[in-house]
Amino acid sequence: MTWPFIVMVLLLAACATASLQILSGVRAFVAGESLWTKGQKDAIYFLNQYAINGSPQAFEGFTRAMEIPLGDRAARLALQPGQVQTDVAHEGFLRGGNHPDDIDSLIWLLRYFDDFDLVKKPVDQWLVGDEYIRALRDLSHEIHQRNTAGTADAPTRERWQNTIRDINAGVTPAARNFSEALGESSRQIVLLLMWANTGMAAVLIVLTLWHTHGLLEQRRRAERTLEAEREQARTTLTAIGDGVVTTNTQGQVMYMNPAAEVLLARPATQATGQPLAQLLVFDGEAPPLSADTLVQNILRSSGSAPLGNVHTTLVRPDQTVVPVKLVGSPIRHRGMLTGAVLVLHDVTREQHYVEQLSWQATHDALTGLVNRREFEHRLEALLAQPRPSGREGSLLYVDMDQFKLINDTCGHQAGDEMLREVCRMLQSHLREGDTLARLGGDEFGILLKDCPTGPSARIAEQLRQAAQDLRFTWEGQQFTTGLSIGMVQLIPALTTIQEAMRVADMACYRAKEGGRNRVVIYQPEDIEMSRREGEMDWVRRLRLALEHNQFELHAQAIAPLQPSGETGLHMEVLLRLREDDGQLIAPGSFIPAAEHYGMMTSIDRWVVRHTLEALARRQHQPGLLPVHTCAINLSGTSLGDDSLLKLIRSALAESEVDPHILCFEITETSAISHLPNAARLMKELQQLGCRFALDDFGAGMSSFNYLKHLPVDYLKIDGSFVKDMLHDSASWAMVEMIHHIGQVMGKQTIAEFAESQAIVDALRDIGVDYAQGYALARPKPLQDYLTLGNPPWPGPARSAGMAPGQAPPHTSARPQQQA
Ligand SMILES: Nc1nc2c(ncn2[C@@H]2O[C@H](COP(=O)(O)OP(=O)(O)OP(=O)(O)O)[C@@H](O)[C@H]2O)c(=O)[nH]1
Repeated sequence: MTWPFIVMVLLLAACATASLQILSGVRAFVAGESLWTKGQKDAIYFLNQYAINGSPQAFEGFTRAMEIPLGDRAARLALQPGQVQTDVAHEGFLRGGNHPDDIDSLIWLLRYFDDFDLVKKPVDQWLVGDEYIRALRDLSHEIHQRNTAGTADAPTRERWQNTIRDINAGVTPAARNFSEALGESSRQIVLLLMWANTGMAAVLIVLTLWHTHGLLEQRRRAERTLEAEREQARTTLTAIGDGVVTTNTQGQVMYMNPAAEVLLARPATQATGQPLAQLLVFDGEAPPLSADTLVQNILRSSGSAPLGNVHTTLVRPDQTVVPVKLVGSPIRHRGMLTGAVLVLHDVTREQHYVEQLSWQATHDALTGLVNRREFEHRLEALLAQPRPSGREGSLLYVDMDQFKLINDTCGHQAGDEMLREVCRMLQSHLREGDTLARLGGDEFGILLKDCPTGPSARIAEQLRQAAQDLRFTWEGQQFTTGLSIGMVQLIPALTTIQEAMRVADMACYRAKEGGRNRVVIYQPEDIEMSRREGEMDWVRRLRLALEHNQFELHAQAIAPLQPSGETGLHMEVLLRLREDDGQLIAPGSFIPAAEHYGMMTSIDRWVVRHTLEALARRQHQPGLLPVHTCAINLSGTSLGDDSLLKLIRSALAESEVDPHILCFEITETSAISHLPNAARLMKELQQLGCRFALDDFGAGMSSFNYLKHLPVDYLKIDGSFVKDMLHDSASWAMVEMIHHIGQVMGKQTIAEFAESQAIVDALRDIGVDYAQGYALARPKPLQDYLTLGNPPWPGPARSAGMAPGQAPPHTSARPQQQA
């Protein structure tokens, strides 16, 4: 900014210095001319005296006077272009009586401006004068010779005086011309320099104004940009939904955006300058969280690393509370700490989602009853309680008879209404503390607490009777129903939910078999027997299968739904048991027994080992579709098995399979019931590069909060929601909400049971990242997948009539909200 001004001042100074130098030269020239004129006059006077009387004093005066014009002449001759001798010129001017300080300016002027008209003119006049001086000098030689020889007579002296008079008559106008020319030149030079300086000053003023204008324009532009940026920041801060509060280093509020005003229920004008601690009051923190410590922590946080996410609850001045997530960052200006910024995100909606999700995960949307999972959860709690004999509870497995009939004759809506009516009836006959759940379809489960066999049987009979008496009317048509009830007393011999449910189901089945509309009570002897029959047989078969490698690995592809750029095969490894007769058994049949008899770790190890062997075999084979993700299921008991970790490590090292392709799937419930072990195993395996997926997510949502502690990469949305999502608005909402929660927590979502293209389209529109199901790829032997050259799922086409990029089918595919 300043250098142009410096240059201008320097130019002005240079101009002034040059002017002064020239003026100094001119002044010296004028002084020299004056001396020259005086010398010339003195010389004429003394020579005339000498010519008259031959006095030596007169000759001496003449010689002295002549020194001045002769010295000046010698100096001028020494400055002739092409033969400059400055020391000779200096010496000449000294002889000419010039002041030593003036000589340099004089030399400079005559040397460099000799071609300049204003210098040339007086110099020409000087040359004329010098001719007379030369004549005077020649005459002085003659006079001196004759005077010394004593041969000068009167006529000679008369002639000399006449000659001197003639010279004087010639030199006087020459000297006047010299003086006038010099005077004229000096005046013109002064005028010229004045104009030059004025011109220069004018140019510099124009340049200064121009440059200043440029600077002002630049400043205005910077101000405009700054204002635009400020406006942009202000608009952004006004538009964003999160509250933003900035404080100074003392924790006093400096700024609040409109969202923060709403969140804290205070206008910014009132809050500005107030200590933050007066505005941010937190509820129920242990140890108490204070705004002051929060600000101090933020100010202490290193670099610009934000502090957070702190989940807390704000108490507003009107005592209403709002759950928030806090993120804080220090504000630095040129390295100096100037304050802190706090971003407050209102998590009411997320919490509401979670609550809704939890409710929906544990309840049946149609009837409002608890669902199968919650029922099993409560059953598990009941089984875990020590029960004194005679005060055991009972489990009733209830199935409506001929329910299909009403669906078929009057449609699903009528069926739904009848289901609701039966529920109301069942509920009205139960005691407080008993549990009624809808297990699915037209099946219900009932838990009767502290209810021995006799009373339980009586209640079951009452229910059956009440159902039989129920008259359901739909559009003028009347329907009746009955209940087939299987009852089992929850005696200590029953240890697992699976066992209890199975025997109750069997009792219900027997009721159906026995002609429907009846109660069948399962006897303890039956329980023992069935268990032995069922499970012991499985244990034997599983042992044999492990010994003889009768398990088979199948797989099912998981297709990306969004354009993520992910290539390669993403699949889940599935376990099957090949029976002696060639029949293929799905894991649902043998896993309960394997879990009960502690065989799951062996089975998991078998799966891990054989999967890695299969992956290793196909490595480096050209032309095959690379494996991006290979998901392997791990059971709850394996989560605490240190030897499994060792096995995975050594199998990975042996097979040289890239650990990054492995993704272990653990079910939400097993992860939560083995939380510390699960978290530890996950950490260890993640350090190797493996990923994790939480299977059947949404099924046990009561434990949603645990998700925060489980560092999983994928959430697999429970298939029961996906399967029904097109017909059941609650299932649709669950899928949507689980995906939303996944997004919020930075996890990708996989939907299981994508059984139709319409479901796939709906999942894609919701934004779900991956889907797995018959509509995309069926389970096949693992080997078949590993030899694929191309992805097994069809292209990204939508269902008929819908082009990619077309509006999402929410309005058509999304089921209507049920009451
Ligand atoms: N309206 C309605 N029907 C359902 C729902 N869930 C399942 N169903 C139907 O309920 C029926 C249950 O069938 P079943 O229990 O096998 O047959 P059922 O007619 O009761 O015969 P039995 O049990 O042998 O007496 C099926 O037709 C299902 O489609 C539902 O939420 N609403």
